[in-house]
Amino acid sequence: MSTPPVGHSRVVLSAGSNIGDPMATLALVPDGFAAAGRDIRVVAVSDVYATAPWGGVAQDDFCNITLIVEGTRQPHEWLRIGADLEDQAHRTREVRWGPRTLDVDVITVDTAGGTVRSADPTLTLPHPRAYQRAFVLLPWLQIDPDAELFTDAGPRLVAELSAALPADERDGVRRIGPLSRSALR
Ligand SMILES: Nc1ncnc2c1ncn2[C@@H]1O[C@H](COP(=O)(O)OP(=O)(O)OP(=O)(O)O)[C@@H](O)[C@H]1O
Ligand SMILES: Nc1nc2c(c(=O)[nH]1)N=C(CO)CN2
Repeated sequence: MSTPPVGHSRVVLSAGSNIGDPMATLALVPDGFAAAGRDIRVVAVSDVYATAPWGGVAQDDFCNITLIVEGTRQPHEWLRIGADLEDQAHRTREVRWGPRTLDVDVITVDTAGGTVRSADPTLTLPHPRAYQRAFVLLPWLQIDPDAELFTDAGPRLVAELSAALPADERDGVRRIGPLSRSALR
């Protein structure tokens, strides 16, 4: 993908839900980002994937999407928009990696100056566990087959990262179909 103009950033987001009505809740995410400012454009939204729970907590399967959004925002502003959507979905924080009405993670942010890297625990970039998560990588590949993720070992193709995951993790990510509305404008 091309580099965004100065002042703009392109963000890859992952959203997941496994409580309530996950399909309806996930539909709030591209709409919520698109509505958060006139500078914001939802560039691509993956299909919805049914995904086996990652992280070792026994719970229902999740539904996940990955989306790409652009706008004139700082990284912490992307996190804030996602957190506001989690609040709207009445998200509570109980068990780590446990069930969620909605979880919005900031996977990576690109600016004209390159990929943002941050060790701040409030917003660690790129997301430190994204490379391990088929539920992030496979939907991302659907909307950007050439995607790269900056890892501790440097930039890596998402296609290669997903191929390196155990087959059962990839097999646990099954494409269901599109969200029931279009956020692309
Ligand atoms: N890249 C990031 N995306 C989203 N949240 C982040 C990120 N980096 C740090 N955080 C922080 O992590 C905190 C906990 O987030 P959350 O409850 O969604 O974690 P989790 O989904 O249980 O686990 P994980 O971080 O492994 O996805 C948030 O309050 C946020 O400040
Ligand atoms: N498949 C899948 N597993 C998860 C997810 C998620 O979105 N999808 N979110 C979690 C919350 O931290 C924990 N585990």
